[in-house]
Amino acid sequence: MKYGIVGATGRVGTLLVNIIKNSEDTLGAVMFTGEQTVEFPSDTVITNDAKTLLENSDVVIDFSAPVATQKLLEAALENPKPLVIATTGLNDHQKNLMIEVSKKTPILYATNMSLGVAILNKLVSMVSEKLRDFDIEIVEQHHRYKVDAPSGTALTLAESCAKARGLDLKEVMVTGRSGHVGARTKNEIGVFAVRGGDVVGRHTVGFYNDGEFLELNHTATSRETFARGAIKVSKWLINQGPGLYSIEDALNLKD
Ligand SMILES: NC(=O)C1=CN([C@@H]2O[C@H](COP(=O)(O)OP(=O)(O)OC[C@H]3O[C@@H](n4cnc5c(N)ncnc54)[C@H](OP(=O)(O)O)[C@@H]3O)[C@@H](O)[C@H]2O)C=CC1
Ligand SMILES: O=C(O)C1=N[C@H](C(=O)O)C[C@H](O)C1
Repeated sequence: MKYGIVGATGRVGTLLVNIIKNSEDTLGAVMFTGEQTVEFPSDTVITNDAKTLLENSDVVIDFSAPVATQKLLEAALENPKPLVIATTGLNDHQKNLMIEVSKKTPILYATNMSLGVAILNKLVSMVSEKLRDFDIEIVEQHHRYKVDAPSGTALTLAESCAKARGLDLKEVMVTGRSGHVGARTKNEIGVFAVRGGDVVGRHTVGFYNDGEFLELNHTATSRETFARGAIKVSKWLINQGPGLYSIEDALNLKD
């Protein structure tokens, strides 16, 4: 299979390139805008143009930035190819574009490519529904270089918690508290970001009540987890028809 990688010089992209270089698959094309800091096989097409990337790939994996994801999606409207999108911090326009493109080609969008977080997401949904009276607070921790907050994973986890209680996340999410904010309201879902050092990714979803609390935590200790997860789901995705898929679909975790 011929891979296209958007963000091939990034923290995760570099790992993807190395995994593909050491596999039976081929690196068809890579896309980034800045300096080339990674060595690519001599026959890999190096470009900052999404159309060229798509033309030289059987499947594209995207770990980049929202603006690059948007360029990829715009080009995919005319040149549809299976897309695995891992970039976080997408706005509503970019998410809608993804839905549009998924009518022409299979797209898998996951804010976290690890199996552990896919399971955590199912667990928090179940706990949120069963422990309805418990206050939910989510804390995510990431390295000092992360540019979006809260993390895509934290937002996905918060969405699952809200959905399980029939709540609209936009109405109940609280991302900061400072000053005389008053007592916590019943339906609030707190989502807080910590940034520092080289933390790969840590998410804790806490359910707090009088007399007891339950905290569910996932810690990623290596970015290879995300890179290998993306390769795994891409092999599943290329055999699917057009549609927008989740990591639960690819890992067969749906009830
Ligand atoms: N879903 C998941 O499991 C995971 C998702 N992520 C997400 O993936 C994304 C990338 O993370 P990370 O690797 O740490 O980030 P980096 O900043 O290390 O890498 C970003 C990459 O994207 C490229 N890029 C940035 N802007 C553009 C552009 N306009 N056009 C083309 N390429 C561009 C950069 O190259 P250049 O600057 O040269 O253009 C670089 O290669 C983030 O959104 C992060 O949250 C990260 C880990 C796991
Ligand atoms: O930027 C990162 O590093 C990560 N981003 C993803 C997110 O925003 O949830 C996934 C992972 O936690 C690492």
